[in-house]
Amino acid sequence: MPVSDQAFVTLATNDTYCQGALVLGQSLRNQRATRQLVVLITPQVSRLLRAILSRVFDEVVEVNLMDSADHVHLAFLKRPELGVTLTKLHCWTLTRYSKCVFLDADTLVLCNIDELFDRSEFSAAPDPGWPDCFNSGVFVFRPSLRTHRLLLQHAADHGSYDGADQGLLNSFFSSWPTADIQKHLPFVYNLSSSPAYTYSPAFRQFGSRAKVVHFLGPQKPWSYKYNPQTGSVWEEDPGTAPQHQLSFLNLWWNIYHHSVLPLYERIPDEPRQASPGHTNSLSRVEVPCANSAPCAEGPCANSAPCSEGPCANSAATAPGEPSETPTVVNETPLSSEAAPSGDTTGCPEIETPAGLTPEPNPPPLPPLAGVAEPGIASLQIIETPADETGAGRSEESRQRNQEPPVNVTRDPRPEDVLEVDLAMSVSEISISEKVRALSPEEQRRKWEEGHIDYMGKDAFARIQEKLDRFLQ
Ligand SMILES: O=c1ccn([C@@H]2O[C@H](COP(=O)(O)OP(=O)(O)O[C@H]3O[C@H](CO)[C@@H](O)[C@H](O)[C@H]3O)[C@@H](O)[C@H]2O)c(=O)[nH]1
Ligand SMILES: [Mn+2]
Repeated sequence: MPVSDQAFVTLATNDTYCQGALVLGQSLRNQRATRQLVVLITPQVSRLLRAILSRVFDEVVEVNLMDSADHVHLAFLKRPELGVTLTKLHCWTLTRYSKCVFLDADTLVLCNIDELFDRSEFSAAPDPGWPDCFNSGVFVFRPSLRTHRLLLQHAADHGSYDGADQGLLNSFFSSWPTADIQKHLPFVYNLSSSPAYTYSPAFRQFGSRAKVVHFLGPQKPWSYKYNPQTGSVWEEDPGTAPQHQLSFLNLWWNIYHHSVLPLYERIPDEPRQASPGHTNSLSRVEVPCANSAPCAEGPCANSAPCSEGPCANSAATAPGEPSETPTVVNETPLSSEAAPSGDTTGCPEIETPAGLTPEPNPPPLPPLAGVAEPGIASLQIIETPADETGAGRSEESRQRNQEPPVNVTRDPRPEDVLEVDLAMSVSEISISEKVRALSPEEQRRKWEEGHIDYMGKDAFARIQEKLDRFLQ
């Protein structure tokens, strides 16, 4: 029975992560998830991707981009782009749901995981790199504006020891390691596919029970190229990646190829027009025949989205709480023809060949000397309001923060256009991201629309410079 007051929630702050969100959403549909599917997006997401997301998700909710701009801690994590993951905290504002399960956009659901809703806040699985911390890619939470406020307060008071959401959430829910074993999700609900962390004998023993695979780390499934004829990703150094990792990557691409790409075909022309500041281009020869590629091992991950309609977006803000609820930007009833149907039963039997060799000994711990010690610092969260589409921060919020924004994100600067390029041929599909500077014409239009880049090219100092040059 569908449950309308509970939801699976994910986040995508740009068109690239949207590709992951689409595969995740489709994988939940394939596994007959009985809860609502919600994706949080930020203004940077193009109109085309919003339209496509609304074919898979019940709700596409626009929220403000939050960025820690905490480059010291992020440098320590070696992932400068992850400051934007603080946007995840907005999931607590989804108060029309009584309970939710958050899943990173780089996760893939292999089995029905509705039983996670029997758990309570805050439940998560251990992080493979430091199991006394939880990994924040999969967690059970209860939306509450109060918790949301406390989390932001915690960030402002104590900072995040990794500059991103996982450090913040671990220090906020600090009793997780010891208080209640019920709040420890089994590792199979957040199985890292990264070879760097794999305990191979355990993988061989338990890998077939995987329920959610998480492509954590800098290399994502969409960073690979895929051969639709063989149904497998192109390996840079063939034979080096562990077989189980390839199986998961192939499964991701199989869903992308069979269930996500066809959605691009059915979008009317209008959303294909560039949204403010952002476009999505399809440079393609022809979509390879959806039925020509052999199915990846495990269930052929193609089935029609559930037919239940979009979520009733009716729950009111809790009494006395500020109405900082996000905006629902797109709700289109799901189309039952969105994808071909397929087997949805059971978890896949992921290959765990007996011949797996143990991982080599890990390298010694890196010396800490010379690295800025993160310590405890307060965090100034830079928030880009959702109503300032593509325009960066408002003058008011800039003054409030009293420091220039630091461009530590992978998101484009306000004057840039982010393009996701889907290149397709019979034997290769690839997803690439490129940032293109706006043409003078586009820049003028943005200026006229009031999207002024006060901190960048339109800053007073830059204009002064131009004037000086002109007057010389
Ligand atoms: O530019 C970005 C970057 C991230 N995300 C979202 O944030 C999530 C986390 O980022 P990801 O690249 O998946 O991080 P991980 O490689 O999984 O790294 C770890 O560290 C992150 C920062 O603490 C945590 O958010 C993750 O859950 C944790 O697994 C993504 O899945 C997306 O949902 C975006 O929408 N846009
Ligand atoms: Mn992740």
